[in-house]
Amino acid sequence: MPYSADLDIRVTDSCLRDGSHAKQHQFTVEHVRSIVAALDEAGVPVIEVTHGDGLGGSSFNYGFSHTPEQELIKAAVATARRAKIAFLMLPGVGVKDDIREAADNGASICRIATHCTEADVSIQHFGLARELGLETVGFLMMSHSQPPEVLAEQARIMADAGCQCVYVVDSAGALIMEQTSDRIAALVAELGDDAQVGFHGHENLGLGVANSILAVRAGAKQIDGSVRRFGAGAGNTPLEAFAAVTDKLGIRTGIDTLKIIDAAEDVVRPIMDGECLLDRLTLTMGYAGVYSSFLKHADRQARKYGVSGAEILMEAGRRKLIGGQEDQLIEIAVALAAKK
Ligand SMILES: CC[C@H](O)CC(=O)C(=O)O
Ligand SMILES: [Mn+2]
Repeated sequence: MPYSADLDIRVTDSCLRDGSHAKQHQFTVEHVRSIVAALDEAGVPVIEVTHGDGLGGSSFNYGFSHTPEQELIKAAVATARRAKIAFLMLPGVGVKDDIREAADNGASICRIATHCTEADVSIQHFGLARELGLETVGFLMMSHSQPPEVLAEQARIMADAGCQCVYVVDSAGALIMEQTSDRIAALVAELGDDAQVGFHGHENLGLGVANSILAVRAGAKQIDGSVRRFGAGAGNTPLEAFAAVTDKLGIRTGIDTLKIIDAAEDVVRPIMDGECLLDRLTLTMGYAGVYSSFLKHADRQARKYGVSGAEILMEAGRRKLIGGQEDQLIEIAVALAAKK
């Protein structure tokens, strides 16, 4: 469902959700108001706002939020003049009542994320979201870890459950060029007119913009990014760069490139604790295929046990850890410390 018939693709900015990982979930109502106002003014059609790990993510395991996410969603809805407000939920981290509350608070797009082989856990949540009149998006997380045909089967499960756009989610920033377009093409072929296909990139190998363009060329109609790359790991596809590149390629997004460049520098950067960098740890995540949201957890354990963060991540990649297994990073760090 692109924003309007004049546009080729619809863009969602995730900095107030994926950036929550980088901000260690410390967003305030003021941060939300200023970022939403700036993105809305720049013509970003969808803005995602939630704890980094989705509804219900504020917890000992994932990190407690500064401000309850439903308050942040309310502030976003009250601020946006044109943009729709989306939220993310992972079945089991959040529950159905969280979806109801977000809908009552005015959010209009429900994005449900599962590991890319576990789409069946989302069925009842898509059903509820559609009953509530929400637009629906499905996230197949860690999509680098499965071949196109497996992802297509999982996408079919989501679409049959009521999902209107299934995303290939490169949670580890590990997909390289044709690995992205092959996956998108497989979903497009499987879903046909039943649902759109989207792409959510991370910058851990520096390929967010390139992969997103290849995704569009393979038929993706929805693309995620985050202004100033404000997201987990090395961050998401930088939306201001994506806007500039799409402009030059004649792909219509409805975003005003100069305004979003200003928003990145003047509004979003001052709210970030630091830039989302392509450095030793984040590059290792892309190289080893590790979930971007593990960055802060791995770094914390490396410091605590005096071991190498990169070695923790390489072992996490070998074990093929998925979201929810953050506690294994502690075990890996303890084992590395014992070896020293
Ligand atoms: C914990 C949810 C996760 O951050 C979703 C996402 O953005 C991804 O998998 O990349
Ligand atoms: Mn992400």
